[in-house]
Amino acid sequence: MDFLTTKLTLDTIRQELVRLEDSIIFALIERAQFARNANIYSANYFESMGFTGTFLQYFLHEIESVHARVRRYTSPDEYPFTKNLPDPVLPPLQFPQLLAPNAINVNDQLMSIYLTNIVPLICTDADDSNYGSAATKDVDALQCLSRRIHFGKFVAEAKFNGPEHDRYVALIKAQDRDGLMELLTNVDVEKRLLARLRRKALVYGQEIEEQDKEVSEAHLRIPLDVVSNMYERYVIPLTKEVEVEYLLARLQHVDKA
Ligand SMILES: O=C(O)C(=O)C[C@]1(C(=O)O)C=C[C@@H](O)C=C1
Repeated sequence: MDFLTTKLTLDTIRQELVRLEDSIIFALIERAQFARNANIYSANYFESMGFTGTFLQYFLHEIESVHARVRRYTSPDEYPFTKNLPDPVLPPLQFPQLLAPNAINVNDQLMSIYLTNIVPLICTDADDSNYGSAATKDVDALQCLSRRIHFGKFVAEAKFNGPEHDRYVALIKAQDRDGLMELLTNVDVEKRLLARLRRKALVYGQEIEEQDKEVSEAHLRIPLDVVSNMYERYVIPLTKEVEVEYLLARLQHVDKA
């Protein structure tokens, strides 16, 4: 990953978070062209085909198995949703030691939020039989969101090594979750991000044929506020949760910065 070979500063990490906003918006627009297809999320609907769980779980596990074989999940910015994945067939890559060792993975929470609070807002509540296509778009959207949220680890590491280092060390030693949450929160950055997302959703969501007409919500491929609301309610809080968990777990490595 190119991103991981550049020197990571809070600025370069934030630039990557901004770039990921585009991928996330486009992934949701892609998913929105298909109906919700609730059957793909219904446990055992496809039992007769020889697997248990939902079609999405089955599909994700198959995809993640291939990706695991080409060592996707050995990269510190990639986290799988499913378990019991095969070992890589490629020899290990030497990634720079950017993060303290940790086992944080919030993909179960992300999956539940995505299915309950995101898909129903962007898809029509219908079944168009495009199960494979819908699940493919789900996987793309989930992977982008997961990468963005787990970037919280890099953000936290950069903050830990920044000007507030001593305050972070004290809060980590005290295992002060609320104090860490307060210290890492930057209200201005969050406000700017939400305003930018609203503008992006407006521009990226337009049908190009409609350009001559006045831009209005009626012409958008996903409802205007879905993306900024999703970030405000779920994406930013989960990213912050990852940051806090990462910092709390950094206790053993606090003197090795
Ligand atoms: O940019 C940061 O400082 C972050 O910690 C990332 C992030 C985000 O999720 O976008 C989270 C917490 C801050 O309050 C601002 C933004």
